[in-house]
Amino acid sequence: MSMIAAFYSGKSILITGATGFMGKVLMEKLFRTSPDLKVIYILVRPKAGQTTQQRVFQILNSKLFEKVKEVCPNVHEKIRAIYADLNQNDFAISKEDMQELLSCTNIVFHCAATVRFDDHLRHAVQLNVTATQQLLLMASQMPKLEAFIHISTAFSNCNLKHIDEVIYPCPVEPKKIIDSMEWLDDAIIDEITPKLIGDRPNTYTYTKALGEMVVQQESGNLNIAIIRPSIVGATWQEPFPGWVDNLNGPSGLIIAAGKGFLRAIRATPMAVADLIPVDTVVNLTLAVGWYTAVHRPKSTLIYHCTSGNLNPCNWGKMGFQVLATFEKIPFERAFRRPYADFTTNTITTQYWNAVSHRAPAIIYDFYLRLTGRKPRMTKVMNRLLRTVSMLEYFVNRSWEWSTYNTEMLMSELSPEDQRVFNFDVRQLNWLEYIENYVLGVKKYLLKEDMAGIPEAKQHLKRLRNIHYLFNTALFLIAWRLLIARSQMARNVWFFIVSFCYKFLSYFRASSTLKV
Ligand SMILES: CCCCCCCCCCCCCCCCCCCC(=O)SCCNC(=O)CCNC(=O)[C@H](O)C(C)(C)COP(=O)(O)OP(=O)(O)OC[C@H]1O[C@@H](n2cnc3c(N)ncnc32)[C@H](O)[C@@H]1OP(=O)(O)O
Ligand SMILES: NC(=O)C1=CN([C@@H]2O[C@H](COP(=O)(O)OP(=O)(O)OC[C@H]3O[C@@H](n4cnc5c(N)ncnc54)[C@H](OP(=O)(O)O)[C@@H]3O)[C@@H](O)[C@H]2O)C=CC1
Repeated sequence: MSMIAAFYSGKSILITGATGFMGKVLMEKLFRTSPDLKVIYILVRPKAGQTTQQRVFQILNSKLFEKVKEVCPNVHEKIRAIYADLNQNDFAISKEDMQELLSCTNIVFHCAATVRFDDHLRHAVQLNVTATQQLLLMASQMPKLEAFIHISTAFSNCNLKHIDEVIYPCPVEPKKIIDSMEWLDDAIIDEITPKLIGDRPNTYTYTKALGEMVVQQESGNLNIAIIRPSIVGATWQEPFPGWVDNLNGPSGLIIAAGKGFLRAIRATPMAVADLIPVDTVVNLTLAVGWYTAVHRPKSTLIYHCTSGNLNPCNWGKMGFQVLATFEKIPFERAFRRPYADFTTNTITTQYWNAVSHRAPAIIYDFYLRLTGRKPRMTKVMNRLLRTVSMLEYFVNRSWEWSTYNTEMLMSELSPEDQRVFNFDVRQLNWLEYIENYVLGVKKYLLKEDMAGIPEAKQHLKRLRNIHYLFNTALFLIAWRLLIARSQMARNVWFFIVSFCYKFLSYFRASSTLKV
């Protein structure tokens, strides 16, 4: 019997960010392994024309939850969606709902965040810092609370090379930042943002670091733990391999590469690609929830959920395997044939951006215009290159995260829990994982049918022929122009032609003699 699964039975659990990538996998695993849990409260806002109830209905009826329905047929009754907006005071939760949350909650998993790298500092602070502070305030009024688990990121201290499982202070106190966001206008915030984030690359990593400081400062008597995952990718094993539902991290770039839009990137092939499957993060999170509640460690423990120090993979190997998978399972209607060039040189990157990205987009837009359609590829390409430039920081550096707490926790688990809540990344086979990841992107993100693979392969063959034709035409035009202008080029050309002619004559004569 799994002790962790038994621990969650009968519990009332509050999850923020349950509609997000990690939140959904967390809920799924909880329902599947502890179908006897009492209730999961989720804080949800209406979005994209859907009410909170419609959003929950959609999640529960998705492929991800198919297995849950077998073990927990009354899952609809065990999930309680509470209208909430983490950007509002008291999260805009009604008095009755708030009362129920405060009096019943046993465990809190705080996953909600803005993960956008380019978010305005005011918004990023609101969600990643102020909302965390408010949630802690709520938690301090929960008499039955056993553990509060805060999800941060391994990159909250990406300005350091070696990162321990400790909280590193930021120069300006989070409370001062929160206060100043209330009265400073946008223009001034824009001006001071680079100074505040310092040597971090974006507002996301900075505000997640501030969020950790808030957790430390406001922890009071609460039983708190912080989890720091690195780059969260598709599921490794559970509920099935390769599940992913958003474009964050590598997923968007896998699409861009598979569809032939992205063919080169400024990345260091030997840099560690610290990916971690989302189900691994969720297993660790649930184990931490159990450990924090049952063992009540004296201080706030931080757990690094990373792969680099236990089972490293590098970007070169990852890119190679992604490309190898495209050969077997190509994406449909690619713009160009998939290709990946990793370069560390800025000038080479600019060259590839011009030749491999912008020029084909301009040519395609020209073709669209000629055929009476609206040009769009240049715009798509510009957006993609902007996205890539924001991710570049993470693919050109390696970090070392110590994992003592995570390894300690692993040794505390029973063999059954180590199996059911497996977060041992040493068992991960990268080549298999990446292949499943690419397949998952095709199935769950692009919603492409496997039956379309032969046609996709045919399409790539056509693209290859167009590529050869285009290159030959380009060469001939360039050569023709050169010959017209240079005597030297003409001499070289006549020399090559006469050499080929002589070679062919010799070859024909010798084969005639043999006959
Ligand atoms: C050369 C061949 C390569 C072979 C492939 C090998 C794989 C290499 C993978 C390398 C990946 C490196 C990833 C590092 C990530 C580090 C993560 C740090 C960990 C964390 O804690 S944070 C969680 C992760 N967060 C993110 O990833 C958020 C990143 N996204 C953003 O911040 C914003 O979306 C962005 C990039 C600023 C764009 O903003 P904006 O221009 O306003 O646009 P939208 O968000 O509305 O989206 C516009 C358009 O772009 C598409 N999109 C969005 N995100 C991505 C993405 N990551 N990759 C590709 N495309 C993306 C989105 O769908 C929209 O498309 P439309 O068609 O609708 O216009
Ligand atoms: N993905 C990754 O690579 C990594 C993620 N992390 C951390 O993991 C956690 C989860 O990330 P992930 O699942 O990927 O992120 P997602 O962007 O997929 O999910 C974010 C969640 O936060 C919710 N949320 C955002 N704003 C509000 C708001 N104003 N009110 C209510 N809810 C809101 C979203 O709700 P809605 O659906 O309504 O938008 C969504 O449920 C975050 O704390 C992140 O920092 C850490 C390392 C890497």
